[in-house]
Amino acid sequence: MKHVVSIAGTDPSGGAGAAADCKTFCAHGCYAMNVITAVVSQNTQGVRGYMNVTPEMIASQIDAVFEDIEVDAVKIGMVSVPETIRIIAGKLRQYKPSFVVVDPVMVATSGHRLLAEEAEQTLKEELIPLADVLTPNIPEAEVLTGRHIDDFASMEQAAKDIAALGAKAVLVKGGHRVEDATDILYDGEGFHYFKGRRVESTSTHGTGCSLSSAIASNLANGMNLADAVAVAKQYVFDGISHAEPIGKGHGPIHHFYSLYRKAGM
Ligand SMILES: Nc1ncnc2c1ncn2[C@@H]1O[C@H](COP(=O)(O)OP(=O)(O)OP(=O)(O)O)[C@@H](O)[C@H]1O
Ligand SMILES: Cc1ncc(COP(=O)(O)O)c(N)n1
Repeated sequence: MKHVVSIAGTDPSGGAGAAADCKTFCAHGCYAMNVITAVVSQNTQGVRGYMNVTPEMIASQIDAVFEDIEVDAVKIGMVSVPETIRIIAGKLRQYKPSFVVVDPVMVATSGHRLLAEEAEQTLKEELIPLADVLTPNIPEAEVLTGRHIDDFASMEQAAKDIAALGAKAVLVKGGHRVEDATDILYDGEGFHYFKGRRVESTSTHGTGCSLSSAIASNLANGMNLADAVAVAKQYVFDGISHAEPIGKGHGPIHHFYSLYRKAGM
């Protein structure tokens, strides 16, 4: 069993952040671990507030994991402020995990900012260069590049520009496209298209968290990057398509659809 750790914020309603990451790791047969960066009060309807964990406490949690357990892959989500980013980047440089997947979470589906504006530059300088894969959605890719993105050509250009910041590969996600849900990967050499039909659904809370965690799990399990993304995208598609109606707002995906189906549940 491979060991995967998420470094992210919480979601007490279970759809996004650390909870989504853990469920996704488990659904992929991985041993799931959590380092918490921020305690977030949120549910399917929105974010009510959050409290950042101190850099010392984040460092201590990372040490507690790495000093005890072999880590096969790391997924990074909400990192809220410059101090949080700096401490995580320092620990990644110290422990050098095999795979680092960074989801540059900036704004929740509900519109609340989860990354302070003054942290955007630190993210670019400190964390993006350490990413084996960075997974921005279209609004995040726009912030990182300063470019407007409205078609495949501008998604490709953004992926290339972000790779120039130091990420080994960049997946610009198309969940915010109107026409379809095509994601585009730039792996430093060329582009891979992951075509996807758009499902009309409100069960999209935590799709980005789940996709990046599925990619981290697939990489830990030995897949190459293109396969890891393709299989992860299908996992999220199935999760949206078979979601339980949970909550009054944007509900979570079904993280265990395929396992439950196999078990006849
Ligand atoms: N309605 C949808 N139908 C099909 N696929 C979708 C839909 N919404 C998102 N996806 C897929 O889910 C994955 C996450 O994409 P998205 O652009 O929604 O990320 P995100 O905005 O970071 O997610 P989050 O909701 O966690 O913030 C991508 O593979 C995307 O193509
Ligand atoms: C702790 C945390 N991390 C990430 C998200 C983004 O997910 P979404 O955009 O689906 O709300 C979130 N809401 N909470």
